[in-house]
Amino acid sequence: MNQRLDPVPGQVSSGGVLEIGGRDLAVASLDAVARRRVSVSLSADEGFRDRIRQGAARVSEIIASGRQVYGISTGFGDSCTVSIPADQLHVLPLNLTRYHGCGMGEYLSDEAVRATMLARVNSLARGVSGVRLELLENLVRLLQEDVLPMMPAEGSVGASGDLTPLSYLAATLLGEREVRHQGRRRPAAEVLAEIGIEPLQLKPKEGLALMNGTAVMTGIAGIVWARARQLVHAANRITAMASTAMAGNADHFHPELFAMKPHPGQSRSAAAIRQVLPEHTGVPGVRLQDRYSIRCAPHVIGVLDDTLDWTERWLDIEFNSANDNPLIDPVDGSVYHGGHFYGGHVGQAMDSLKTAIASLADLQDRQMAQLVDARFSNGLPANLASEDNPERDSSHGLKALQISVSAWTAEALKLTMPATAFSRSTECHNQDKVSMGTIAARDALRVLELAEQVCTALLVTVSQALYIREQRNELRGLPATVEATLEAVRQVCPPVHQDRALEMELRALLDTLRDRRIPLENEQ
Ligand SMILES: N[C@@H](Cc1ccc(O)cc1)C(=O)O
Repeated sequence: MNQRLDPVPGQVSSGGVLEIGGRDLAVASLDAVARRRVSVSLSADEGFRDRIRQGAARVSEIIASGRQVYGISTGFGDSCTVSIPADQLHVLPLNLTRYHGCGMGEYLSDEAVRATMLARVNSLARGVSGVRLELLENLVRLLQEDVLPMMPAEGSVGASGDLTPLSYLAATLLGEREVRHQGRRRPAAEVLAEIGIEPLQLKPKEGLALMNGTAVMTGIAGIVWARARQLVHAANRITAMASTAMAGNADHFHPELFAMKPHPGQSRSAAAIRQVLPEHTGVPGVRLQDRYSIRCAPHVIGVLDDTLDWTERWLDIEFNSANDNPLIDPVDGSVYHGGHFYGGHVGQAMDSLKTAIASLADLQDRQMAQLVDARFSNGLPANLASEDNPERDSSHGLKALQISVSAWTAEALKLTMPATAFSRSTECHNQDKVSMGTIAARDALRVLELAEQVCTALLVTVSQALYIREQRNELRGLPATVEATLEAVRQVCPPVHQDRALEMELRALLDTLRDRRIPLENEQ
């Protein structure tokens, strides 16, 4: 495992195991677990385990005392006024999981489900949700064995927790509904039996604890966050390569200039671009000031970079929080009734991040528009069609790729409508204000996927533009870091001499980008 590429600072053992329980985990670990770059274990620390045991014991005490506690001895949501008779307490959590089994739409991806599972275990491991240690152990086993609930993506308002999708996680622990395991969709009961996990019978509070939180949106948010970080590096490198190919003005990225308007991410972007611009390429520049998509690139990329900074802090808190209700102090038994299932911070973070990611795609779309248009590219051929091609007049180079980029960009921009603005009153007006954070997170993931496609196309485009300069012997002084980027891109998608169908190469390059196998970061 490459620590630099999967930054989970100090949290992963040398064997690549992330320990859950007793301490905060980094947001980046959601993506690392989602991609199976690390495996997970539950802390063996006795202090941690005792705290969990004590929490579960508090729930038993509450029941024995006959005290009214929401969701333990009452109905759910607006039905909190209904007192549940003692002989029905044990069916209450089971019913909760079952009546929420009404999700629809596509199923969440394996990656999103793994991240969701990690987010839920980590929250329950705070020790204030009153679940048994066995429940945590079984959840961790499911992650270890990669037994993934078939979890429909739609049906959460993101404020009574991700109740409906998380009911599918609960159902798996019970041996109900279906899972994906080793690429096959199968009954949960069958897979549990195969790997030797005894189905749980939920105790009071455990159904609510599993479902009444923000794990789905937080898991997806962690994936979006980590992959968007990679897009920042790619955008900086692509901007430098585009500027080099069009003989842009390096002064636009001068450190003194950025000291005069020091948004941190913007300055980082300018520095990353300038660091890899050649002293002079041999092509004379023609404009004192480049067009905005080059000159203002740090001002666009920097917004994403800075948004990633504050959203990391918010997601960190959410991921390591007890997002559940009610919460039970395992030490003194106090019960706190509140609304920590509310995903407002994740929703706002995702709505903001998706806007910044789509804006980055738009920047790259404009950069491509310059590179393929002979009127704007300082001497590059139309469509970047290769010049050492005898059938040159009949070839159209990257023309269609640009059209695709325009389509992907439009689709990404279209999805930037803020989901959090669509709160509606539901559940008999008990949930009369909700976050829609899960929709925001799903939108953000889709925007990210489209932006990754745009970014992949731009890598091909700048590689082609620089190739044409190389062929003309117009390129000197490319730094080794840029050469390394070019080499990685060209291994998967070599320069285009004659028109060819690029789809498979683009798909392979997209995977390479997502797997962080393209060197994009400057030497520190
Ligand atoms: N999130 C609600 C609980 C709830 C659970 C299930 C429901 O169907 C509705 C509401 C609360 O804690 O108040």
